Amino acid sequence: MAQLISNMCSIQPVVPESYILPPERRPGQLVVHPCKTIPVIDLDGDQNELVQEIIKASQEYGFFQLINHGVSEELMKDVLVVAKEFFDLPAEEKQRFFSEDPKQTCRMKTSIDFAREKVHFWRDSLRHPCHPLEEHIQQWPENPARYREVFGQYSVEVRNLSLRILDLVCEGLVLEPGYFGGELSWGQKMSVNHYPRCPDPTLVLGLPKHRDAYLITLLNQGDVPGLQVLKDEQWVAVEPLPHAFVVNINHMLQIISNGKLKSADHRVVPSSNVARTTIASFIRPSSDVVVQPATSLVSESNPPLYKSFTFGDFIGSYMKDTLEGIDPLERFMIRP
Ligand SMILES: O=C(O)CCC(=O)C(=O)O
Ligand SMILES: [Fe+2]
Repeated sequence: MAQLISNMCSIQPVVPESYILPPERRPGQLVVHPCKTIPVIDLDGDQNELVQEIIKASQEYGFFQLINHGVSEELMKDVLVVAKEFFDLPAEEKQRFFSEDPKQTCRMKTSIDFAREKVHFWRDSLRHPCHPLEEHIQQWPENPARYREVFGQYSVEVRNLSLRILDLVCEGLVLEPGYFGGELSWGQKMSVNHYPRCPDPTLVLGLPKHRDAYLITLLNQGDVPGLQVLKDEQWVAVEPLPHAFVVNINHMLQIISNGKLKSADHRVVPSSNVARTTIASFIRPSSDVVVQPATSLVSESNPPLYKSFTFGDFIGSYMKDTLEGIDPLERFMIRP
C-alpha cells in the first residue's frame, strides 16, 4: 500500500529516491518571485466594473484572487485548522480512507496516481464530493469531531460563491442567463491537500504542472506560499493574501468560451521549514453532459476550436494525459 508522505517524512530525513524528479523537471534553485500583477478582485467593489474585471483576469491570467467575497474569515481559518487536525492524526486513522472501492467516495490519496506514476509527488490529499451535501456527508471523516460540521458549512458557502462567479462569467461572455446552471455545475468536489515539510524542495514537486479539469476552482491557500502559475512561460508565485480565494479557470470553461477564457498551468513547490495545507473546491459537470463551445460564441469568422464530447469522456483521459505531459485538450481540438 502507498505510504502517506506525511507519516513517512517524520522518520525520513532525506528525500526518498522515488520522489526525486529528473533534473529537467525539478524546481531546482529557481527563484520565483510573487506576482504583483495577478488581479485582485473585490467582489464588493464597483458592480459595473466587476464583470469586465473577471473576464479580463480570466483571459490574461486564468487566475485571480477574490476579496470581500462574503465567506467569513473565521470559517476560512477554521476549515484549515480542521484539515490540519485531520492530517496530524495517526497513520491508521487516515489509512481507513485509502480505498479502490467506487462506493467509497471519500478517499485519501498520496501523490497523484501512486501505483502507475514513475515519480511520486510530495502531497497527501483527502478528496470527497460535497454536493448535494446530505448525499455525501455521511462518508466524511468523523475524526476530527468538527470535520463534518465545518466542512459542511464551508462547502455550501463556497459552492454558492462559485455559482455567483459563474453567473458573472456568463454575463461577461453574453451567454443566456443560467448557462452554467443545471448539469454543467451538477457537482462539487473538495481536495484537502497537505504538503509536508520537505528536506530538499529543489528535488521534488508537491503537484506537477497541470490545469484543472472542471469548470472553476476556488482555493483557500492559507498563509503558506507554494502555488506557482506559468505566465508568459515564467513561473510566478501566487502570494497568499489574507482571507482571499484564489480562483482559477478550468478546462471546461476554456472550451465553452471557445478559448476566450484560459485555464493556466500551475504547480506546487513544498517548503523546507513549514507544512502547507490548502483546500481546493471544484465545480464539476455531470459525466453525461455534453460540453462544447457555446453556440452563441461561434460563427463563420470564429469557428469552434473544440469538438463536442461528454464530460465523462474528457475526465477518462485527463489524468493519464496530464501525467504523461500531454495537453489533455489536444484530443478534443478541431484542427483547421
Ligand atoms: O494546493 C495548491 O496550492 C493548489 C492545488 C491544486 O492545484 C489542485 O488541487 O488542483
Ligand atoms: Fe490545480
